[in-house]
Order: sequence, then structure tokens, then C-alpha cells
Amino acid sequence: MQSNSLPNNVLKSTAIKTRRYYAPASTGNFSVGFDLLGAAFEPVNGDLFGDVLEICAEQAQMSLEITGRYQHQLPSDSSDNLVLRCFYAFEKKLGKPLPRLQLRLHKNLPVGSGLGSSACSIVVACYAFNDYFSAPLAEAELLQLMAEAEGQVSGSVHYDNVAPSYFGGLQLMLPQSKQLCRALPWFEHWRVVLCYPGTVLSTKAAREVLPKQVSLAQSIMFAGMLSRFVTALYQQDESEALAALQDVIAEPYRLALIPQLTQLRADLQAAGILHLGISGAGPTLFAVCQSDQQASIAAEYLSRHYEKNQDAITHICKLSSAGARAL
Ligand SMILES: Nc1ncnc2c1ncn2[C@@H]1O[C@H](COP(=O)(O)OP(=O)(O)O)[C@@H](O)[C@H]1O
Ligand SMILES: N[C@@H](CCOP(=O)(O)O)C(=O)O
Repeated sequence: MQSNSLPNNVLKSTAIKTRRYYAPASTGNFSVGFDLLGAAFEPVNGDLFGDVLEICAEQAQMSLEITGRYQHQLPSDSSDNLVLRCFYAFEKKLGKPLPRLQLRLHKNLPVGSGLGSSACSIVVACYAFNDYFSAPLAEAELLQLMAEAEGQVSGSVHYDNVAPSYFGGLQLMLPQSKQLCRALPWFEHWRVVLCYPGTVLSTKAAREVLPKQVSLAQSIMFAGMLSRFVTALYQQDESEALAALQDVIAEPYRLALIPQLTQLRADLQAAGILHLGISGAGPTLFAVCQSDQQASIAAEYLSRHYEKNQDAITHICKLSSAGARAL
């Protein structure tokens, strides 16, 4: 193995045992916590629903091969890829040259989907580089690097996808706290159906429809609903938690981008499913279900009425408590 301190141009290709890393899909906001709350999910059937990054060799130049179901949604020029951008940002943060790598990204999450696709690639990349180079960055530093990379994509720094995709679970962001975020309790029997219709909605565009300021009444309602939800989780009061899942910040404005939401929600509520919300900035919708049976009904309904093309996908999920990891 070559030394890390050698200049890049004298490094030769060095075979290594391929290392594989994974980060899960995530739902930002979870309706009630715009930019402050996010959850990582994985399909109950054991499918991997998140990006996989392989580090295959050390070599003279960086290279990135892109494969996977949603590779066609990414720029063909891989130099624009977030994975490479993360490598250079990671190297800059360390302040010393790193060996160049041969990388392979399995793009398993649709782009511009509301499933934290950009965050997922950012998280798997930063996690992989930190692990591969023997963990030079502490968790908080790595999370900050991830959030900065995400901010460059969406136009403003928000942690509600990178934090759950990195740490797993339902994560509440803690502004101005050293801890940055905290995992909240959950209802283990909850199933969350994620339905991506197959159409692209950029997060940046979906943020641009939001007002720059909200009223005092909206601010109080937002803080109140989020508090109601969080306390209900701690008290394991399920009906309170479900009742608090109201988005008073983004949904009123994003509804124009996802007009089917109103009818789909009414139909699912008639079937006993108590919450349907926008996953992240959309267009993916998420349904919170209280049993496997409800989840099957919601998944069947949404895939029939909301999927629009061959890129569409619907998964019945549970909370992914593990987050990013080596496979
Ligand atoms: N590895 C990657 N994964 C996802 N998006 C990427 C990646 N590399 C570059 N991009 C670009 O980042 C942007 C991600 O868009 P965004 O709307 O934030 O997606 P999402 O809402 O799914 O996170 C797109 O312009 C996409 O082309
Ligand atoms: N809080 C963000 C979440 C964006 O999630 P994404 O999966 O759509 O990137 C927002 O609502 O803008």
C-alpha cells in the first residue's frame, strides 16, 4: 500500500479488497418539522433502498463509475457528481492530499424525488471516505461536512436528510446545540409507505415557492405542532402523535406542485390511514400506517393512483435504525 503522504502523481494503481458502503433513503420534514425533523427508512422486504458506494482501488486519478436503477437521472459527466465533490471537500477539510480512488456508485435512489437522494450520495461518500482513511473526522465534523454539501445542492443548509441517513432513526435537529441532532422515540409497529411517482421535482425549485417570512401565528402553530408530536412520541401516545402530523410551513405552498395530494389523502383517510404527507420537498408521498395490513392497502392504492411512469416505485418501509454503514 502506498503512503498517504506521497504526492498524487507518483501513486500507481493499487488493488485493494473492494469496500462497500450503504446509506438509506430519508424523509425530510416528516410533515411537522420543516428542516428540523427527518427519518431514515428501509423496505420491510429487505431490499436496499439507498445508494451504495464501492471503493475499488487506489490509483493516479480519481474515477467514478455510475451504475444502478437511477443512473440515467444523473449528469453523464461524473465530474459533476456529488460523490467526487465530497471527496475534494473531505480532502480540503483534512488539509492534506489523499490517495486518488477508483469508485463505483450504485444510484439506487431517484434524483429530485423527496427521498433525500442527494443527501444519500453525500452521506455514503463522506462516511466511506472517513472509514477508509481511518476516521480522521469526528461524527459532528463529518455531519457538518455533509450538511454543507447538501446546502450547495438545495440552496440552503438543512440537516433533515443527512442526519437520519447518517445516524439512522427519526432525528430532531437541535439548533445552536453542540449535539446538532437527537434520535427521537418511535412507534415500532408503524409502517411508512413511500410512493415515488417517477417525476422529478428539484428541491431547490420546491424551496423557491416557500415564503421568505412566516407570520407570528404560523410560527406559534409550527412550534406547537412540533412540540405536540415530540412529546407524544416520548409518551408513546399514538393518537396524539398522528393528530400532530400537520405541515403549516411548506405544504400550503407546495400543494400547487402536488395537486393530487388532497384527493389521495381523503381516499386513504376513508380507508383508515391517518396520515399522508409530502416526503421532503416531494413529489414522493409518505403514508403512516398502523399495521402491515394498512400498509399493504396504502401501497396498493398509491401505486395504482400516484405512480406515473417506469421510474416510479412504492415501498413499504420501517424505520432504518442503523443509518450509514459498511456492507
Ligand atoms: N450522486 C448524486 N445523487 C443525487 N443527485 C446528484 C448526485 N450527483 C449530482 N447530483 C445532482 O444534485 C441535484 C439533486 O437534486 P435534489 O433535488 O436535491 O435531489 P433530492 O431531492 O432527491 O435530494 C441534481 O441536480 C443532481 O443532478
Ligand atoms: N427540508 C427540506 C427537505 C428536502 O428533502 P429532499 O429529499 O426533497 O431533498 C425541504 O423540505 O426543502
